[in-house]
Amino acid sequence: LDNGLALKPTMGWLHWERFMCNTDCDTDPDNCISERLYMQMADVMVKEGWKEAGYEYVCIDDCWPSLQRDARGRLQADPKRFPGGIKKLADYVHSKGLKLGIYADVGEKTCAGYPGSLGHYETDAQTFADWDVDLLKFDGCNLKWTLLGEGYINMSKALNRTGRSILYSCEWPLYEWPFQKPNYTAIRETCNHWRNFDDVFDSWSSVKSILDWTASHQDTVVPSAGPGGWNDPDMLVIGNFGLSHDQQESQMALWAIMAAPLLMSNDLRDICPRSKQLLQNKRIIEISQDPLGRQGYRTAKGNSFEVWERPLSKKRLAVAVLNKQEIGGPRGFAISDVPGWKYCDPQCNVTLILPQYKEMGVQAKESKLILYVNPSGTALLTVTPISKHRPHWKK
Ligand SMILES: OC[C@@H]1[C@H](O)[C@H](O)[C@@H](O)CN1C(=S)Nc1ccc(F)cc1
Repeated sequence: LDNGLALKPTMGWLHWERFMCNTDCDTDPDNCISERLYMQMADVMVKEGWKEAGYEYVCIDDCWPSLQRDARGRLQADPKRFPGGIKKLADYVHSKGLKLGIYADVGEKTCAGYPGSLGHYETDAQTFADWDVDLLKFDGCNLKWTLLGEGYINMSKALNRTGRSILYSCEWPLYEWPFQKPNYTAIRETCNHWRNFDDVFDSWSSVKSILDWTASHQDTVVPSAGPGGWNDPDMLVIGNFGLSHDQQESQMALWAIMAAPLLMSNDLRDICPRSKQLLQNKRIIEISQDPLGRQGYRTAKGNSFEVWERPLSKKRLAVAVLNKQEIGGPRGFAISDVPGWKYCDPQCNVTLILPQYKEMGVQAKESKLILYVNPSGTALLTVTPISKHRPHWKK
């Protein structure tokens, strides 16, 4: 969507996978969907280096509204859980130098049964703009699939007409795929990023299913990605309970290769240091935010290895080698078997980023360098061809 936003994949925090629809603030005040949760996350994001690392949007998902619209037909936050209201919460988040995201649905009701926006697109867009909201996640539940395109496009226009810059995160293709192949040109024109596939869960099998779907549809979805519009493989679940550290490294590496929005869903108030270090790894974030804005894709699969590659600015290449075997120990993968290694002619500079940072120096085309990858882990590296021609600026 050409609204000047999401020129790089969006970075931030989104409540759903970790906090879901927990509205019981009486018995679970620290984890229920309430203004306190986002204020505390905003505080931590500033205090613990998340904002500095690039994580900017604090996002509310489903279950925030009251079950009734107000007398003027506007959505309103649940008064018990959001006593200050959304505008005040936005002001607080802005006072921390962060941005606030909110959630609505194209149909009659949201997926969790709260008021949907069907018949209220203009009103809801204007309400969010009046509250100084900076991002809208627009879900696709409870609407006849034939009305999805019209709904997503009408909300896009309504947001634009408010005159406020509001990043527009869609789920249009996700809800259309079961019926027909989506039109990615229309989707890119309408949204700043779009969910294509099932919700992520806190498990390696869920992350694998998202990677498998993306690889098997890469010819369709990869070309549509670029500054202003990205494929959204759903939230980062790093820092929760279901992924081993190797699997957390795999999700971080592959989301960077896929130029995916980096929207964490975890408890930043209580996260293990290794996960925090991984999520704030500057070299991985640099790959994710690369200005060339090209999405990477799977270039090889075999012997229970997968190779994913992403072209980067300044003729560099990011490479991820994923070990799909879930038995045995670390396995070696010859760097010369990376399809993109053919550009290392006559040589390349190689920087290993995961599982640890190590400058591998200049490697010749015939390099015998072996990358060791743990089961369900990933080796992530950047490769910079050193061409034989003298750079034009040197005598
Ligand atoms: O209710 C909101 C929740 C999150 O926003 C997800 O990111 C959205 O993809 C939708 N969503 C959920 S749980 N959707 C959903 C997932 C499974 C299902 F059987 C019915 C609805």
